Amino acid sequence: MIASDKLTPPPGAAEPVRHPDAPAPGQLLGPHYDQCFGCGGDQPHGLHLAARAGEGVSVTAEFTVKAAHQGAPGLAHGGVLTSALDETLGALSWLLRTITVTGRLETDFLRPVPVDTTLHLDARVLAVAGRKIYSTAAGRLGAPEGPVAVRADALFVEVKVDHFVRHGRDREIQAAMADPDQVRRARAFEVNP
Ligand SMILES: CCCCCCCC(=O)SCCNC(=O)CCNC(=O)[C@H](O)C(C)(C)COP(=O)(O)OP(=O)(O)OC[C@H]1O[C@@H](n2cnc3c(N)ncnc32)[C@H](O)[C@@H]1OP(=O)(O)O
Repeated sequence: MIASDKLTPPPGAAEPVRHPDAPAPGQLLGPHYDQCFGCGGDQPHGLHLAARAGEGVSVTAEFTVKAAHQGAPGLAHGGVLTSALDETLGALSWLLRTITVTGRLETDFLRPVPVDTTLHLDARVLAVAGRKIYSTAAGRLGAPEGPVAVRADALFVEVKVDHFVRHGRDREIQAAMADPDQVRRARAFEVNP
C-alpha cells in the first residue's frame, strides 16, 4: 500500500530528531488530557489507549476493543480503529516535544478486529518538513508480532497552544487552564512557545 501524494514527504524533508528531553524508551506516556476520547482516564467510553515511548521517534500502544466499540456484531467499528491509530500517531508529539494536530489520516483496514482483541499499535515519524510531520502506524492482532489488522499514514501539523485556546469550547478551556496538571502537560510540549 502506498500513501497518497499528500502524505509523501516533499524533497528536502528532514529526518525526524528525537528531542533530548523526550521520555526514555519504555516509559509510559500517560494521557495528554483526562477527557480525551483516545487516552483519557475520565472518559468512560473512550479507548483508554496507553502509549509508551519507543526507540528513535517511535511509540507503541495497546488498545483493547470493548463492546462499546462495535460497528458490526462482535467487531470493532472502523472509525474507532482509526481513532486508535490517530491517538498512537498523536503520541509521537511527546518525542518531538511539539504540539501537533492531525491534518490528514489515511487508514487501510486489512483484517476484522473482534471485541476483546488487544490491538498492539506502533507508530513512527518518517520525516519533518517545516510544521508538517509525516508518520505511519500499524495495529496488530493479539501480540506485538501478530498479523497487521489496520495501518495508517498521516500528516500532523505543528500548532501553538493558542490553537486550542482559540478554537476549544470555553467551558473546557477554562477548566483545563485552571488544572495545574493539565497546564504542566501542555508545557511539556512547549519547548519554544
Ligand atoms: C499527544 C496528542 C495526541 C492527540 C491525538 C489526537 C489528534 C487529533 O485528533 S487532533 C484533532 C483533529 N484535527 C484537527 O482538529 C485539526 C483541524 N485543522 C486545523 O486546525 C488546520 O487546518 C491546521 C492547523 C491542520 C492547518 O492550518 P494552518 O495552521 O492554517 O496551516 P496551513 O498553512 O493550512 O497548513 C500547514 C501546511 O500543512 C499542509 N496541510 C494542512 N492540512 C493538510 C491536509 N489535510 N492534507 C495535506 N496537507 C495539509 C498545508 O498544505 C501546509 O503546507 P505548506 O506549509 O507546504 O504550504
